[in-house]
Amino acid sequence: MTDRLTLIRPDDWHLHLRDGEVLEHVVPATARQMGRAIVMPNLKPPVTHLEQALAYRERILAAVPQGISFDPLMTLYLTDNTTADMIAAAGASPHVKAVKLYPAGATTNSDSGLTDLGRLDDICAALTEADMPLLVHGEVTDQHVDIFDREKQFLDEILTPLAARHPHMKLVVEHITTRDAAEFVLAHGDKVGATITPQHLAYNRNHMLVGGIRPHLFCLPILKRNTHQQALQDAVVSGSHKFFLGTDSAPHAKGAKENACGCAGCYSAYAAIELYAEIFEDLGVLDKLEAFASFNGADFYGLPRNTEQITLVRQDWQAPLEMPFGQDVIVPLRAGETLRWKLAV
Ligand SMILES: NC(=O)N[C@@H](CC(=O)O)C(=O)O
Ligand SMILES: [Zn+2]
Ligand SMILES: [Zn+2]
Repeated sequence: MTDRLTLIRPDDWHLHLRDGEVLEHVVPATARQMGRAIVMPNLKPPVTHLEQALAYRERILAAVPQGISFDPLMTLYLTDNTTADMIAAAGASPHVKAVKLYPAGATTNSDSGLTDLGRLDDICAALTEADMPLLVHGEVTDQHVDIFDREKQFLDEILTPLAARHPHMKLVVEHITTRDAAEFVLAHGDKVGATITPQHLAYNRNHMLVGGIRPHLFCLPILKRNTHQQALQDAVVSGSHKFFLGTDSAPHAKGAKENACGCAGCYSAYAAIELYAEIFEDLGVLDKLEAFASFNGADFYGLPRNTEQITLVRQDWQAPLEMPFGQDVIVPLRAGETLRWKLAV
């Protein structure tokens, strides 16, 4: 049995860091593990312009502990007012790497998202020109569509035709949750990839709902039935280079989660690589962790792979019950449970 695992430093290709005083708590958690992270733009107000993205990046860098090198890769939030010129300007910056599509109302802070998906073609043409990927929260928002069907319907109605019309655009289906999404990614060429979160690999909706409702497992897209979880596990077991690490670590204060109308999002950044290591080991594919965590995403984005290494050691430790989050506290994924791998410092 392996007791030490050395890998090239991983990257997180889907991360929420929020803003303001909480940065001092969430940025170090990621920076000590990851070389880079694709930072989501769903702040209030959203990050829609290059200048905002660069200013946000400076605030993040100010929270990186001394002696650690961490490169936040920024994204622009696509709104009804995004223009091809804004995308070209962002594409010319070394610090902005993608544009994020939130259908209006689909998830946390998505009110400013695109209402008219008909505008997407111009946007996609500009992205193709800039060789920047479109990152997608892939759920329809129609009130009459069941929450468990929203990802599949988005793939069928929006993404399949969009990918066909823009075959040269890079497209990342973020935080995939269904067999349909895994199949969609595999059915397309190398321009289409997907991020997979630890929670969607480790859990299905029974974990969230049987025996009591567990608000800290509530995220969007919502956990699906176990056959979908299995399909995501099969995707990583296959070793396909089209799937890569994206935690979707999305911190919300404890009170906002343990609430009559709780927020969506799981906080996993504090132990991201450890959580994935445990899952990959349980699936019998620890040898496939490094490509998933450290190679596939960089290759997809056309960025150099990291060269530093990190080491994980087999060591039981207890995940904290709560962690500081500005003036507040946050309950992390797996709070109070024993984790099996630990990042060596
Ligand atoms: N995943 C979530 O449940 N929440 C994310 C938003 C998102 O990634 O959809 C958040 O910002 O809180
Ligand atoms: Zn999302
Ligand atoms: Zn997210």
